[in-house]
Amino acid sequence: MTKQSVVVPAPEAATAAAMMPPNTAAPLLPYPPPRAVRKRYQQKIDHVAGSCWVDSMRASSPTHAKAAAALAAGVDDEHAAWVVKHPSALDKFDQVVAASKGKQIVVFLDYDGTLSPIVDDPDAAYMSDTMRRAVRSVAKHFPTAIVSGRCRDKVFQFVKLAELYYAGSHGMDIKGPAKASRHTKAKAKRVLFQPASEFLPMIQQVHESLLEKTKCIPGAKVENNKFCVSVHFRCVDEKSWSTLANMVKSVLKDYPKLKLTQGRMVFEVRPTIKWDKGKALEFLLESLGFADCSDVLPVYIGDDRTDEDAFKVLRKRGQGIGILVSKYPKDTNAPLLPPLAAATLTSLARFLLQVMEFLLRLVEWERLTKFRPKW
Ligand SMILES: O=P(O)(O)OC[C@H]1O[C@H](O[C@H]2O[C@H](CO)[C@@H](O)[C@H](O)[C@H]2O)[C@H](O)[C@@H](O)[C@@H]1O
Repeated sequence: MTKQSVVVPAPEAATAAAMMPPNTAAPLLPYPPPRAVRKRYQQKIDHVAGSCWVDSMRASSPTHAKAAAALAAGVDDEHAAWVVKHPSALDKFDQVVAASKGKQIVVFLDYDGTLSPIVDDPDAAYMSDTMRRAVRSVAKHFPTAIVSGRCRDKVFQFVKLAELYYAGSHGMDIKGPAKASRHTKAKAKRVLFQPASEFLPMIQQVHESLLEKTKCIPGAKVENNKFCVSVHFRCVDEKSWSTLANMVKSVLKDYPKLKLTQGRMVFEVRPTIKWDKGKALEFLLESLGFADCSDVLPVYIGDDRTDEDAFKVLRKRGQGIGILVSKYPKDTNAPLLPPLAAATLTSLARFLLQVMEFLLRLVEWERLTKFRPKW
């Protein structure tokens, strides 16, 4: 299973291994080592740690090695087995609606890679008008929330729908709908929850340090997400990845209360508090009055490692449907009916269409059942 907490491999482990001669349990050098040796140690540590990070950075690139090979080879055995284990939510739509019988569906949507295409420039990840219409229709029928790593204001600028709940900064900045809808209780408008507010000055400092430190790396982009910071390496030459990783780590050395995780070709600097998209999901369900209810069916659609935290919560509650948007086989905690995968490897654009189709089918089904004569 993918574990959010171990997104980035601990470089220390690899470093320690690299410092050991083969088949020996003890280091060869005296401790503490002489200065010159210490310097060489450090270079080696940086090199090994860097290469560890580079492996992890590579793994976050969908166009990289294995994925590219799989694409070239077409549907391989591994992919076929994965599709059997994780059938398409569209193919299983009847089961989705059967599971919702007598329950209130609540829809949770990740933004990047789920509602918008993955593009090089994070500021240009626009969602299409058709997707916006689909989300608007969904929100007319079901309470709906966007749960994103981005800062709340920015994701709102992209989505532009005032009737939704928004949980930005990986769930650390939650706000109820600005515009009332049929599902909005009066108190929803007052919902504002920021469990990491004390970290704001620290995040601001780190953002500035990261901007300064990484400005010499062409293509690196530092994004201020209010309660967290993203350092993008999608447009950085692979040769500079380990340098960039070491720069980020060196800035974070002075901030033990911040942690580093990794998303899709991006480092995420976040407060160490126990709060993530899963906690945000629980908080939102509670705000909607579904704290310990059995008559609710949360449906969460997401594509990233951070969405696994929400999938885990659904799994733990034994309630809800997690839909992983992914064109490559990967481990997931998405419960019940993962993922929106087709039987063939397709482009991301096709996955966005599938997300849209799924949302529209939910709306259509709700309309039909509402007006269906009860005989
Ligand atoms: O939780 P999400 O809504 O999926 O946000 C996660 C990160 O998404 C954005 O970065 C990703 O999308 C970019 C635009 O397509 C892409 O260039 C980048 O490589 C992806 O990692 C966003 O910019 C980050 O701040 C979010 O943390």
